[in-house]
Amino acid sequence: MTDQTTLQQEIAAEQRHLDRVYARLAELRRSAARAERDGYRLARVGNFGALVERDAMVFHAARRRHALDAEHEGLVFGRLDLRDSSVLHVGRLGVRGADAETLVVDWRAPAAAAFYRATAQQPLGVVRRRMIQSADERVTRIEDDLLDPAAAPPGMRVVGDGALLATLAKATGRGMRDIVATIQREQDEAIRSPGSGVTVVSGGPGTGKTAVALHRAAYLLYSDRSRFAGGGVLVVGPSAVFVEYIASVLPSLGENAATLRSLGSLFPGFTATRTDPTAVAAVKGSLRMRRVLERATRDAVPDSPAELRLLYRGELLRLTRAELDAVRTRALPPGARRNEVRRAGFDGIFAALYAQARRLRIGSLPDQRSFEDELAERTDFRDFLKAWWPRLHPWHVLRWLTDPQRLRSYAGGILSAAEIRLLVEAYRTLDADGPTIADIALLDELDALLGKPVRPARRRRDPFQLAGGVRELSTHAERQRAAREAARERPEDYREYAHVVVDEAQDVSPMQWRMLGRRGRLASWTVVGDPAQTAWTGDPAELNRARDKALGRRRRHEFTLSTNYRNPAEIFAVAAETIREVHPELVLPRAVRSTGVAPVRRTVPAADLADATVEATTALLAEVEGTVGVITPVPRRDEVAGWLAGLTDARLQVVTSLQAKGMEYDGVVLVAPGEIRADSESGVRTLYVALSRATQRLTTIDPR
Ligand SMILES: Nc1ncnc2c1ncn2[C@@H]1O[C@H](COP(=O)(O)OP(=O)(O)OP(=O)(O)O)[C@@H](O)[C@H]1O
Repeated sequence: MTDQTTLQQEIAAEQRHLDRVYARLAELRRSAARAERDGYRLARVGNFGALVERDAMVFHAARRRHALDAEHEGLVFGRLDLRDSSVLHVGRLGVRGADAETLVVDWRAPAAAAFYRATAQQPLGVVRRRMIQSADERVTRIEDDLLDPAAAPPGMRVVGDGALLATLAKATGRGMRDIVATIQREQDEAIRSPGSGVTVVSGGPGTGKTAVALHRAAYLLYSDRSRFAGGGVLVVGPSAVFVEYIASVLPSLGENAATLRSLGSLFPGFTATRTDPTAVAAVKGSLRMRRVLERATRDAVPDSPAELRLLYRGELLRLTRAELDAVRTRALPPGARRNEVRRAGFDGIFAALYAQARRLRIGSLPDQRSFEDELAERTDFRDFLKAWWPRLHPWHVLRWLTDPQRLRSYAGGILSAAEIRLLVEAYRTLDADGPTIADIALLDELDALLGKPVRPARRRRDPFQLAGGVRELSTHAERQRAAREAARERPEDYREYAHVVVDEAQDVSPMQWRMLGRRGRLASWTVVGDPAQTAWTGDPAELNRARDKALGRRRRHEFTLSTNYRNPAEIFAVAAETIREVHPELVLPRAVRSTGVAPVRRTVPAADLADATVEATTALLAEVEGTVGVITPVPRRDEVAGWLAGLTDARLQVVTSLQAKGMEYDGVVLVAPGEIRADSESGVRTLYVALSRATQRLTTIDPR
């Protein structure tokens, strides 16, 4: 226990520094505002060069001001006292004084690395590391680690007792929080790994993989802004619920140049949130689906004209279904994309009709070119062509799979009879329910197979663009919006990302890896996941193949995280016991925190499940300060949400065991864990995920 006077004196010393920083910040804000004004004045000179310069000045000033505003709260959170007696303050943003002296070092800068990496075994020149907490420009708390006692100057004071654990015990807000102030050494190494190649981060539940991935995105954007902000950073998570959970972290890290997407929203125009049963997802995710879809893209369009009949100069020209099919097949050699070779199909029709007209010895038959021109003028003929070989959208072709006969003919010899039955059943409801998350990768594959219909590129008009390519930035609000929308300005199916971050990578299917690979051909990658949490029950070798293909031959940098920061030891013990049943050899992370409260396990008569769930949820809402997640087997989600409809607490969320991936709640009520376990071969792993979501309390309720 630190004596109060010492503590107050140390806090006062930090407050003096903080006051200096905020005073300087106010000055910088004023000068940014001045730069903007001067920029506008420059424009009055009127020539093009001045406009460009004005644009750059205004834009940079606006960005700087935006950053100063966004990072205001908790700006300084660390201090290093080094062996050479120098002192560094570490914060969310770099700040220099009027004489260019460093007041705050940006957390992403190389000089700040020691703040995260120094340990008593390897102090890296750090004598004392101090964490500083503040609120509204007031220092509220400090915590020290004395890393190199032998080098401590006389009179150096050390206060506090562990900021990390204090942070971990705090209630979870609705979204994930940034961890800049408490990043741990092994995490920091992954965050600062080189921006090239593939960084693979693995580790058990709660080890901070998601936190690392997001901080890495912010780090890369800082360390090589022109490369990563220019090309863009894509962050992909498993579900919409998850993406919503992490969405606020990057802005809190001062980054809005990243695009966040779920696997269900990567294909333009669709946002899928439905999941398939595990066995169906395994079929839809298999690489064999590519061959099934390829067959579909070569088939006749449903309800297209069975034959072509044309009256030409008094004679009937006729192409039968078999002849039409032959023309289509010839025009679609292996590898050809249907939307791109439409012209070849039309040429085939012209050629077949002209040959027939010649055979019929039609009087005054013109040359083939004039014959084609004549036909092309006729509405009935044009209508036929459009119906016979329309431009196909991937969604059209996916819908063909709802016809069991077609599906069987495409999948025959590729999928097993049992797999085909599963798909027939699954696609029965496609029209009514829309695509599932797994279907989105199939749409993307179909898009690649069909090729782009030749259509004029439609770029959204940039509202800030003036003639001559100069960006017009007018009001402050518009400038802020422009900065936020910079990421979103990319076309919807943009594919040239400089970096792709894949979270919960263990659940990305082979077909989904193909979808990601198409967006990261030019990218370096960060891939984070935990194989023990996967719900994938398909062929593991196929999965590895698809993943390796997407990531290419880029150099791999591998990191393993070993501490569970989320779960108290009491809760993680239950999760660990479950996963050990199937993977006894697994090295599990160590949970660092303890609450002294054991999880509650209840078994109730099936008829009482609803009441017991309401009761347990109500109790947890009263017990914890933050969020409560009710996790259900997939088929029970709506039923359980119905039971809880009376509890109108914004802290409550009802999710399926699959939506729970990556999520975190202070209290968790797990409904029918036995059903989750029995769901499929991967049931135990999914249950392991569900059991490791809580930061404070866990109640499981099994119906008898
Ligand atoms: N260094 C840290 N300081 C403070 N909190 C941390 C730290 N590292 C991780 N956490 C917290 O631990 C929790 C778990 O982190 P995160 O969700 O990133 O883990 P994960 O490895 O992705 O977990 P899972 O695989 O179970 O989804 C989060 O609340 C995160 O903020």
